[in-house]
Amino acid sequence: MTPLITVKDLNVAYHEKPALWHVNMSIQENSRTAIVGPNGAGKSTLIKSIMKLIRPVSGKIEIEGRDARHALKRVAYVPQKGEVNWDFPATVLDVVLMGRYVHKGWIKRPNRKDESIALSALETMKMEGFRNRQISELSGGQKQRVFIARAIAQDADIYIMDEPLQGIDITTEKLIIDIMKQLQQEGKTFIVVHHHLDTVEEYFDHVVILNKTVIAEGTIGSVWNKKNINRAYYEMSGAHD
Ligand SMILES: Nc1ncnc2c1ncn2[C@@H]1O[C@H](COP(=O)(O)OP(=O)(O)OP(=O)(O)O)[C@@H](O)[C@H]1O
Repeated sequence: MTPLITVKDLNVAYHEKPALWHVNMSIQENSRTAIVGPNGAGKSTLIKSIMKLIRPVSGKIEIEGRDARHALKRVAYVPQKGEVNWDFPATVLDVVLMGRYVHKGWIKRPNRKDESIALSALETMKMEGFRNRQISELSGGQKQRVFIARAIAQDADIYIMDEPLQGIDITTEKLIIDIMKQLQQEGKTFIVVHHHLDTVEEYFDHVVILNKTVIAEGTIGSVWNKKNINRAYYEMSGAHD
């Protein structure tokens, strides 16, 4: 099967300190792929590189065989909660409508159709009752739901999410997983940075185990085992110092 996303010999450094080296991996279309690895393993760096938010030292990232830059409209990105400035004045609906701008450009105002798509995304995330609330007034889990609603409103094919389950309650966690499985059935692909090793098997069908470089990648059945987990989390500890 031809992969949807291919990462070829990616090397990334911050201030000349390597963060990722010789990363070669692929993401299968229509998969739910977890990116796992210890703190500092480069998981966020990897997905930011796919999103072209970071310029690598070398390497290539392709979506369907072409430079990823050409396909970024098809990708919805949900950043880590801590990386978002939540103090900006915007209602919940305004934030979800931002997902529509990739289809319109920044100049055109959203129309009724965009609004109805945004409201339906809020309904999916069970947040329609908060549409007129200021985003800054929401709890962490509610903000996360709104950001996922924004991604749904974008109607992307590929969802890249950085620790979406971090610091949220079990109800929101189950909701996000249910939506992910539902959207997968509609043909979408998910790439999710995930920290809880005990739920990898239940939530995902593919995994990339990372510690500065790829330790293992593939289906859960083929690579999610003690040997690979130990290599990434214990044998390679200190690799990121
Ligand atoms: N903007 C930056 N400037 C300098 N160094 C950075 C920057 N962002 C990340 N790093 C370093 O790069 C390495 C990889 O960081 P990254 O955030 O990608 O790891 P991660 O696997 O997502 O970690 P965590 O699980 O803790 O979120 C770390 O050593 C980190 O300190």
